[in-house]
Amino acid sequence: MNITINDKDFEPFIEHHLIEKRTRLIGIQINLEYEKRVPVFIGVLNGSFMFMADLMKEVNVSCETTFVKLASYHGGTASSGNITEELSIAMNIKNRDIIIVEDIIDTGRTLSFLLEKIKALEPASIKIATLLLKPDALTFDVGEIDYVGFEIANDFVVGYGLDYDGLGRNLKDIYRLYVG
Ligand SMILES: O=P(O)(O)OC[C@H]1O[C@H](OP(=O)(O)OP(=O)(O)O)[C@H](O)[C@@H]1O
Ligand SMILES: Nc1nc2[nH]cnc2c(=O)[nH]1
Repeated sequence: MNITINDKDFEPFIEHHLIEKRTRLIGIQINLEYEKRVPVFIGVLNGSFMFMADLMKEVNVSCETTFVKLASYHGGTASSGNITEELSIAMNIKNRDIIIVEDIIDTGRTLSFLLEKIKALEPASIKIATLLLKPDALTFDVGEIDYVGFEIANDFVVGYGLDYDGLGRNLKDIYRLYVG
């Protein structure tokens, strides 16, 4: 069933059970690859909070978690172009194995900004986990994206952490903009 958020309609796109299934598989992959390490998961607020929470429940290697808050999209469905760091990484990550957790990689602007910041802190390694990836929208160089939930077309999506005008983050499923 379609939903309305403020002035826009959205149609069902990715159901929660499919998100769960993909998240479980990414967790299994991480468990295998980090068996003998203690990675630090860095969730990118706000959007990643749901994926981060569900992914962490699938990870059974010893690990730490922290968050960073960046913002590039304000009040709408288009990028403002500017990135601000509203909350910086509150731990020493030198020589640590980092896994960045994103809800979505669209143009890659946010991630390329964050990668520069994190590299400067001299971690041992950096990998990237994102629930959604828009390959056709990617214009910034972000290197390899190691764990991808779903590759999607260049449509605006909401739900499961992702917002439209601050709303819709609490939706269990993911919806996409309905164009009629
Ligand atoms: O690849 P990009 O084009 O940079 O887009 C992806 C970013 O946009 C969203 O964050 P946003 O800045 O909207 O903040 P939010 O997580 O608080 O919603 C999303 O959570 C990613 O971090
Ligand atoms: N909510 C939302 N935020 C985004 N940030 C970058 N792309 C998107 C998108 O499709 N939806």
